[in-house]
Amino acid sequence: MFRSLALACTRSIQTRKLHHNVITRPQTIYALSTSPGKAGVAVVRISGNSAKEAIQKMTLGNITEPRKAYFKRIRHPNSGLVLDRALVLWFPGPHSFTGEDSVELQIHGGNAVVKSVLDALRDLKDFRMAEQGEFARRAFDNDKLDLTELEGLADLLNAETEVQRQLALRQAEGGLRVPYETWREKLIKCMATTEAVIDFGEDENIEEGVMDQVVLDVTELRGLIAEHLDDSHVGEIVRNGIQVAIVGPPNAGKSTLLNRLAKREAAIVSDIPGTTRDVVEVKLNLGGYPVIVCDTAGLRESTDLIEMEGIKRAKTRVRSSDIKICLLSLDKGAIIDPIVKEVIDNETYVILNKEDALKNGNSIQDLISKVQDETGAKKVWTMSCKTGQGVDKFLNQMIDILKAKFDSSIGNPVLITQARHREHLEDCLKALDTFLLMPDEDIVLSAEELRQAANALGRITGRVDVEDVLDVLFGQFCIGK
Ligand SMILES: Nc1nc2c(ncn2[C@@H]2O[C@H](COP(=O)(O)OP(=O)(O)OP(=O)(O)O)[C@@H](O)[C@H]2O)c(=O)[nH]1
Ligand SMILES: [K+]
Ligand SMILES: [Mg+2]
Repeated sequence: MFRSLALACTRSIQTRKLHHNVITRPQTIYALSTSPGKAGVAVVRISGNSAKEAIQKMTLGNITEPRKAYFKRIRHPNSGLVLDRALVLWFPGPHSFTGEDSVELQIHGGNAVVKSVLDALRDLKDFRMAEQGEFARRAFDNDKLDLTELEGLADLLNAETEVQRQLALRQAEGGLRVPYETWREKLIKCMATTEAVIDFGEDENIEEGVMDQVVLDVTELRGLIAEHLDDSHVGEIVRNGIQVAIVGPPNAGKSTLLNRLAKREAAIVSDIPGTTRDVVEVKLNLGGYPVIVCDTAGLRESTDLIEMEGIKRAKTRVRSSDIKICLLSLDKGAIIDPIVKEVIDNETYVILNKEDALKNGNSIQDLISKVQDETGAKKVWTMSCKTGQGVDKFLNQMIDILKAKFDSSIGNPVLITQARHREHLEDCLKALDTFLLMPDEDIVLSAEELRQAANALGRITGRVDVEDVLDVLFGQFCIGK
């Protein structure tokens, strides 16, 4: 009775495996897993059926216990020439990263040593250098990791800040796989019950009210997924970097501020208004948060075609940014032109720059109050980008703002980190909603909606149709991972 369901599920998994076997031969692969270049230690990984045999040849049969570090002479498998002395670890499959028999060599990290060991491995029958991400790919094909865990692993290798590291590690450890698989299993059970009612509906073997239970389960699941989707995109924002846009009138000192934050001359600064045209981005690590600060063209009415394009880009960038900072100049009395006012709201933070050039007679406190009244800004800082005065205070308070904005959500153990996840979850939700609206007599169509919903979840974890995602993903790994 569950034939159609079972077939649908196994077919997609088989397609995946078949496709994979055609493109890569079942060989033993090896690679330098640490960065190339002189180092204290270099790690060479070997994975595949011949891994154990090869390492026995290269150590004269001395490796007997799995997962134990042996300090051995490494020899060329044919000539017997000693290449290095190394730590050798043997991981018999399936208890290895790839799920295959694997060996790890911790050799001396000299260029000639590494080359001699890699050359020796190349001389072995059925051995070849691994392709980019091939160890990870084998781990996926052997069901050691699902797609979300692989993505987590790729993110972990790319993580540049503490918060990104935490997020990636959680995902690599199954933070998303576990709930998504639990939800998918629940849906498959609901589907099985529905199929049973379709096949044996008239039969007295089917209890009364089983479909009521299915509706209850689906309703509960729908609630969980809707709640999960209602996350203000925090995981995606942190994974990709928090976009902070600096806007304001020309010559306010936006590019000067960007350069000060970047600690380099990232953008051109001049006393000519309208200097910046393109959006200039700088990546920062603010208290563990990945931040992408963008400097933009000064906003003013202009007839210069290139400047107009720059202003258009500035406005677009401000609209899509997560945090907006409006920079005004105190030497101009912190005037806010209509064109600037247009892009700011009460979520925008304000910096009053050029405190060093404040005209005598102007009270800073009065100017702050004026700006606060005009913009409704939550926070107004004063600083001098030229002397650096006030910049550290601003940065420290910015970290507090980031913490307040993201910390509680980051603590959520199940966080969507990619648009891909969101898309499939939305598809799943849509199918569940359609299911819940269907009249009882449309039970065959109802079963189909459940199948669509389960498949949508399966696409996130990689159980269904994911070849295209895999190709992109493995491109992010280096050789040796
Ligand atoms: N006195 C003083 N001058 C500053 C300060 N910050 C920037 N300037 C000067 O103001 C002028 C304009 O600075 P920019 O950083 O190019 O200004 P901008 O806002 O990027 O200008 P556009 O790109 O034209 O929109 C330059 O001559 C800077 O040296 C400051 O804190 N005090
Ligand atoms: K300028
Ligand atoms: Mg500029």
